[in-house]
Formats: sequence, structure tokens, C-alpha cells
Amino acid sequence: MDICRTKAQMRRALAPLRGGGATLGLVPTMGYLHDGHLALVRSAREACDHVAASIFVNPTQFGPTEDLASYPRDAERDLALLEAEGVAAVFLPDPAEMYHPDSETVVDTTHLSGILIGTLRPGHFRGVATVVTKLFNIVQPTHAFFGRKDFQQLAVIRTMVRDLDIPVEIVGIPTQRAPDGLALSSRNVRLSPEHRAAAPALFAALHWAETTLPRNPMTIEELQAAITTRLSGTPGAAVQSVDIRDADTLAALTGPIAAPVVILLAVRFGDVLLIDQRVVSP
Ligand SMILES: Nc1ncnc2c1ncn2[C@@H]1O[C@H](COP(=O)(O)OP(=O)(O)OP(=O)(O)O)[C@@H](O)[C@H]1O
Ligand SMILES: CC(C)(CO)[C@@H](O)C(=O)[O-]
Ligand code: BAL
Repeated sequence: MDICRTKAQMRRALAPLRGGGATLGLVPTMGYLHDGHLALVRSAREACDHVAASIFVNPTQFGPTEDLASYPRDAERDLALLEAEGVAAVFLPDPAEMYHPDSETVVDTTHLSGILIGTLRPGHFRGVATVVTKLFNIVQPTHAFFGRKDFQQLAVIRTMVRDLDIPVEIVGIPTQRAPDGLALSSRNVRLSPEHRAAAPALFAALHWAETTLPRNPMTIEELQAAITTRLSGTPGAAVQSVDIRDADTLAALTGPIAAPVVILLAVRFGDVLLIDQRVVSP
């Protein structure tokens, strides 16, 4: 496995893997890998001839009061995991390698970036769209793999690829969970034992909605209120948002639920923001 700290090294490592119709899958990550990331890598291995991964805690997607400095990191362990999964090359730049000191160009999905998580994390999706565009340009993958856990991020990336005619196929992978239902996330290690014990409440609320809705027709407003009440009773949980949106466009909805909708949850436990989502049908 080639470990590349510069763009030039990455381009050199990938050059022999291109051509002859070979497919190259990219798995972008911020490191501190868990089985959710490895599920993306395994899907990429199944779909593509070669797999590249990136590990970069991207400063431009963190707000000034967010957890950039305390974001968990363990590059050595990450590299061993990626090597064991048969990854051909890993891109591991530092911020100075990634961003020109006079960098001024950004990529932004002007509507999608500003709604939902975009209101909790202003500027976040512009940072994501910009760094993912840069990764696509550096790696030039035929396919790229993202988790559906970050549902809005996936929508932002699909929109950006559509609007800018970026020649890459985006693949969304189902959320991998701990046995108690908590969605795997690098930030889970920062939960206190009490908060970790309470955190499966997000999964429980989604599961409740998924099983209740087909038997018990509800309006958007009733479902949103029921989920908010369930989450608010969870010890230590500060509910940030419960949104129920069109599963394809993320457009706001009102009234009776007649088609599949996505439930998007954001809940803070201490200073850790957890998100989860589920598409449910009436
Ligand atoms: N539980 C999961 N199942 C499937 N994919 C996941 C899961 N968690 C993260 N991913 C995906 O892995 C990729 C890299 O995500 P990232 O490195 O930010 O990990 P994370 O665990 O989501 O960390 P964070 O705590 O920052 O949310 C993204 O495409 C993300 O959607
Ligand atoms: C896609 C991504 C690697 C861009 O920094 C990040 O947002 C993530 O890990 O989901
Ligand atoms: N998984 C999304 C990256 C972030 O939270 O910044």
C-alpha cells in the first residue's frame, strides 16, 4: 500500500492503476476508522478494480467553536486497517499540502448547504464540497463511496457532481451500527459512559417510527412531535433538530405522510453532536 503525504506522490502512486478501463474507487475519510468506514472500503473493493482512501481532518468544514483540535486521530492504526483491506494507496496530506496559502476558491451547493445541519454548522457543507472536489481532482476516481449516515452530506455531494459534471459515480452505503443500535461514528469515543448508554435513543426513535408509521398513519407534524418527545426524555440529550423531509430532495413537507420520507436527527450529548437518519414509508 502506498502511503502518500503529497498530491504529487498520490498522482504517481495511482498512475499505474489507470487505463485499460480499470475502475478506481475512492473512500474519503477523516480517519479514526471504524467498521462503518471499513464497510465503505469493502463495497469499493467489490465494485472497483482498485481502491484508494484518504485520511484528512479537513479544517475548512469545522466552525471556529467546533471540535477540530479534539477530533480523534490514530494514523498508524488506520493505515494498518486499510492495508489489511487491500487498499492500494492512501492520501494523508497535512492542511498546508492540501490548501494553497492564498486559496480563495470554494464549491458550494447554495441551497442545500444552508438548510438542516447547515443551520447548526454554518459553512460546514461548503468546506465538505470544496475538499471533496479537491480529492476528486487529485485522485480522479471512477467511483466514490460515502455513508448514508451523513445523509445531507451525500445529497450535497450528489448535487455538486450533477451540477459541475464531475465524472465520478457516487455510491451511498447503509449505516453500520453497534449491537445496541448506535450508529458507528469516530466521535462516539468522546461520549461519557452515561451519554454512551443513552445514545441508542436515536436509533430507538427511528426504529419506533419505522414500525409505527405503516400501522398508524400520521401527519408530518404528529410524527415530528412524537419523535421529539421520545428523544427529549433521554437523559443527557439536548435535541438539536428533528426533521422529516422528502427523501429525494430534502424539501420540507407538511400534512399527511403519503410517500417515503427521511427522518433526520441531530442530538447533542455534552459537546458531542450525534446524527442519525432513516427513510420510512407510510
Ligand atoms: N456508521 C457508519 N456507517 C457507514 N458509513 C459511515 C458510518 N460512519 C461514517 N461513515 C462514512 O464514512 C465516511 C467518513 O466519515 P468520517 O470520517 O467523518 O467518520 P464519522 O465516524 O462519520 O465521523 P464523525 O464523528 O466525524 O461523524 C463518510 O462517508 C461517512 O458517511
Ligand atoms: C467526506 C469527508 C471526508 C470530507 O472531509 C468528511 O466530511 C467525512 O468524513 O464525512
Ligand atoms: N462525517 C461528517 C464530517 C464532520 O462531521 O465534520
